[in-house]
Amino acid sequence: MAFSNKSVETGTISINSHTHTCLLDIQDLRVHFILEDSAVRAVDGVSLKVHEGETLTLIGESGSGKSILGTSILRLLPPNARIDGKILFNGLDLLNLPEDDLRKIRGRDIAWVPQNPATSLNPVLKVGIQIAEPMETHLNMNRESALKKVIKLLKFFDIEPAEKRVNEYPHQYSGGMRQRALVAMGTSTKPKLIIADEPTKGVDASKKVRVVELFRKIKKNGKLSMLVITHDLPFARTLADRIAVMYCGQIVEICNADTFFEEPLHPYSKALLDSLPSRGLKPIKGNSPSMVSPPEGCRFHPRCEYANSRCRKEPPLIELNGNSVRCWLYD
Ligand SMILES: Nc1ncnc2c1ncn2[C@@H]1O[C@H](COP(=O)(O)OP(=O)(O)OP(=O)(O)O)[C@@H](O)[C@H]1O
Ligand code: NI
Repeated sequence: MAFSNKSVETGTISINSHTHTCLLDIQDLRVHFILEDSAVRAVDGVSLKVHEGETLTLIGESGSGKSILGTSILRLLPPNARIDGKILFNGLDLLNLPEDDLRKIRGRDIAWVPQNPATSLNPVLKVGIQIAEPMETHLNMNRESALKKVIKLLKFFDIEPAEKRVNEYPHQYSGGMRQRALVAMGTSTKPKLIIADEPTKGVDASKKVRVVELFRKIKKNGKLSMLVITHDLPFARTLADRIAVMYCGQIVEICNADTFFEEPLHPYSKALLDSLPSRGLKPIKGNSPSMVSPPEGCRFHPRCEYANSRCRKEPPLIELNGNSVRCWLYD
């Protein structure tokens, strides 16, 4: 395997030959959970940009900090979380915004599609009314016109017969329908950014195609940006413009999706791809690292077959810009 320097690009990026500006700019984000005599460093120095019209997919094994990174953007974190760094959305400093202003952004400009559709809908309210609510709150629509729009959305998301489904309760929906209803709710106000956590989780293989189609459909429908958290690498591949790989609270590689699946750079990315059934189902050696006292140097070094003495001592704090990798082997 040859390791070479990758070119570095900055500022704007190019998608479909248009240049897009940065919509979400996360700078040196840290989310630590303070326990009695220790701290869980769930997110530990993440910098990440999402550009207008771009879909960025966040991948990495369980517990690496993906969901915590996602929830920190809208400040939906558990109360024992301590958060540091900067999150700029369209230039607005989200972490310092008064709660009232943030509430306006939640649901209107940034939609959060949570991981668990079973617990995210209110069981005693009709689904139609729940989908209508953000439009009434954020777009000043009255109930009647919001519900008309809901029926259109249900049709778009293939929740049929829409005229009947609009008056049903969550338990009358299948799991897949509930998932799509949440996405419908998230997209109803035409947000600029959607953050979705594991949208294919618990969806069986035969229905997964529909979730994939759904997201591709939303993506085609405007200059919406998406940050999609997933374990599902084939899903990431069909959807993403760029891939960010998270390991032990940090981003270790950011790369254009096509390039990533052809030629992953970080040894962890390679291991992750080699663990796919289509590539031999080779499990990643060793155990997930502790987030209370992560390994010194490169956090992946105890599991890395290429690690040298520098990797064991010095953390590779190489700045990630464009296609790049945080690994001493490329220094
Ligand atoms: N309230 C909390 N208090 C302490 N630690 C927490 C809390 N919530 C999450 N963590 C820890 O933060 C780390 C990151 O969790 P996170 O849910 O972001 O992982 P993830 O990458 O989304 O994993 P998965 O793919 O399984 O969803 C984990 O080690 C988790 O145990
Ligand atoms: Ni998660």
